This record gives sequence, C-alpha cells and structure tokens, in this order.
Amino acid sequence: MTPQARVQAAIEVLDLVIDAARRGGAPADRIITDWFRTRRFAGSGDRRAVRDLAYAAIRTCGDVPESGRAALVLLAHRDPSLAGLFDGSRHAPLPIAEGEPVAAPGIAPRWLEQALADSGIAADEAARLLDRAPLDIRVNTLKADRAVLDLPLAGEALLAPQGLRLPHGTNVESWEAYQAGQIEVQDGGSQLTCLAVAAQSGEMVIDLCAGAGGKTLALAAAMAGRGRLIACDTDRTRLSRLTPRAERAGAGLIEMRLLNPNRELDALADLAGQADAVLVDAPCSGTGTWRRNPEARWRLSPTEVARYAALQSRLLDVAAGLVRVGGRLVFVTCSLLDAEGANQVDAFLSRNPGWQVEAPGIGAGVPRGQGLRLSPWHDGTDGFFVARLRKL
Ligand SMILES: C[S@@+](CC[C@H](N)C(=O)[O-])C[C@H]1O[C@@H](n2cnc3c(N)ncnc32)[C@H](O)[C@@H]1O
Repeated sequence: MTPQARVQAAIEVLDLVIDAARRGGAPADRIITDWFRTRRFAGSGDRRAVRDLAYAAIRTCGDVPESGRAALVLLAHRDPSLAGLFDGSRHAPLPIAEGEPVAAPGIAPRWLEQALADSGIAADEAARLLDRAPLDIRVNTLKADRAVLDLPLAGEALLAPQGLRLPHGTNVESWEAYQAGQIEVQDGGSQLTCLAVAAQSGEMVIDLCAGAGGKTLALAAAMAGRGRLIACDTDRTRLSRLTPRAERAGAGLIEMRLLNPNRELDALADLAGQADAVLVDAPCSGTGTWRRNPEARWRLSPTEVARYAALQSRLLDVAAGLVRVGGRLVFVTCSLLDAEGANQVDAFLSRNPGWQVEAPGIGAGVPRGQGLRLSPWHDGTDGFFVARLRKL
C-alpha cells in the first residue's frame, strides 16, 4: 500500500470503529483485525501503519468524532507530512478542503474529564492515561525467579518483585520460558495489586471476579502452590481460559466455580465465613486501562458508571460474608473514579462497622480516601484503586 492508501484505510477503519462505539458493537481491535482479514494485499508493514494511525486518532479525539476523516484531518493539522498525503491520488484521501469538519481534540468526553477532575485526576495526569501501554511480564515463582531466569531479552526490572518490562512488540508467546510457564504477561500495576492480598502458603483465598485468572495466577505463585485458591466468575468463557493457563503455570491448587449473577453465594455457601482472604477485582468502567483500550472512553456513560458502582458495592457485601474473622478483603478496580474506588470503601465501612482498613502494603501508589491509587503518571502502570480491609 502507498502511504496515501494507508491513510485512506485508517479513515475507513475509523468509520467502522466510530459506528461500533455508537451502537455498542465490536471493539476497535477486533474491527481492525477483521478489516485486514478481507484485504490480503496488505502486508505486515501496512497493517502496523494503519493500526498506528487509527489508534493515534482514537487517542487524540476525546469524544466520538463525527467521522474517520474528521479524526484524521485533526491529526493532519498537527503533522504537515500527514497532511501532504491527502492528495487525491489513486487510493488516497481527497485534499483537505478549507473549513471541512475537524474532530475536537480532548482526553475524554467532557462529563468524564469532569468526573476524573472531581476524583483528583488533573488534566496532565489524565492525559497519561492515553499513553501507549508497555509490555510487562511476571516471572512465575512456581517455576522460576526473576533474579536468575535467563530470557532472550533482559527487560527492565519493575517495582513488582517479579515484574519485567520488555520492548513493545516483543513476541513473548514464542519464547520457551512462556511455553514452559515461567512467565506470564501481566501489567506491573496488576502485579502490585495482588501483593495487597498478602496471600500465604496454606491459606484459603477466594478470587471472586477471576476472569481469565491474571491475578489468580499471581496469587497461586504467592501461595507457593499450597493451600486452597478458588477462582470464581459469572462468565464461563473467561473462566475457562484459566484452565490451560493454570496448567502451564503449574498452579494445580486452583479450583474454579462458575457463579450465577445476583446469586453468587449459591455456589459459595460452603465457604461462608472461612476464607483467609477474598479478592474482589470488580467489574468497572476501566478508566485506568485506556492505554490498552482508548476507545472505551467513547462508550462510557454516567449510567454505566453508576451500574458498575452498584455491582461493586453488592460484590463487596458478597465477599464480606466469605471472609473469616481476622481475614482480609481486598477491593481492586482498574478505575480512577472515586465512585469506583474511595467512595466504595467509605460506603462499605458505613454498612459494615465490624471492619477496619489497613494499608495495602504494596510500596507504590498515592493515598486516595482509605485506599491507594496507582496511575501511569505516578507509577508507570495501568490505573488502579486498591484497598485492604480486615474483619474484626
Ligand atoms: C476486572 S475483571 C477481572 C479481571 C481478572 N481478575 C484479571 O486479573 O485478569 C472483572 C470480572 O468480574 C466478572 N464479573 C462480573 N459480574 C460478576 C459477578 N456478579 N460475580 C463475579 N464476577 C463477576 C466479569 O466477568 C470479569 O471477568
């Protein structure tokens, strides 16, 4: 493809992404992959260039732009070499006309920028939520140790004790160490939040919202593979992805339980009041993960945030019933909004007086309410809120 054709392709891809964001359709990543599936003439350099252009436009437009072209014209206004490619040649976009629509730049839709500001995230810090995400891995101490593991690339040691940061695009899945279960891909911040659980060998730990088990696997390693680790989720497909991952990681202690939404305790009744620790890595708006999924901010609404907040508060109460006296409840969200962080802890404590907040003890982050917040700006990680509570 010519450089001009790549720009035109990015415009077409963005039109599909915009339409999907408005209708609640497929995520950008899937749309881009599908678009190239039917365009076999595009080589890997073309794919990378079109993807990079589309994502640059998504990151630059705070709210859903009127069209893919308006978004690319915004980029062209900032980059004369890109503007020069709008030349009307074969497969190229038409020249930019005087006064034609240009998308508005921004960090997020106005209401969301305000919600972040109200949650103590200033504009500079919010802008860093749109950086390109790094590639972090965790060395699995069930099989290896960061201090001695020999990898094809050394990587930069992260604050998380077994974390390493690798150059973008490193194909870790082809590495022997990955296939042998010695390493897992996991954001450094996600690794740090797992430390707040302080999971010990021999304990009973419940991961209430385990998904595909990113944090479950880190907990299994912290427990040195001994004890009971129960991974739960309401999503069968996500949870099923944990089986091969646990096998590869040598995490044989993991048990899985599929939960029914609104009736989570039905499948957990035998564990009531017994867990040493319960992790609630709750479903949330994901404002802390825009580095990976920047178009998610085009899809959020205040109603959606309120819906997540209500679910989080209910899941905290479910989890509270599972913890033994003296045990820990760790609340994590990948959001920087107080409604999904500090306010949840305050509300939980006013509903449940027999609990006490503790410092999460993760050696990172900035205090927010009665918990801690990690952010790309402060910690170089995805954004997270984490709090640890103890049952008296
Ligand atoms: C933030 S994600 C979990 C990510 C996962 N812990 C990890 O580290 O990869 C939240 C998960 O909560 C699950 N979930 C949604 N509603 C739930 C419920 N009522 N009970 C338990 N899990 C729920 C979702 O399916 C999703 O997998």
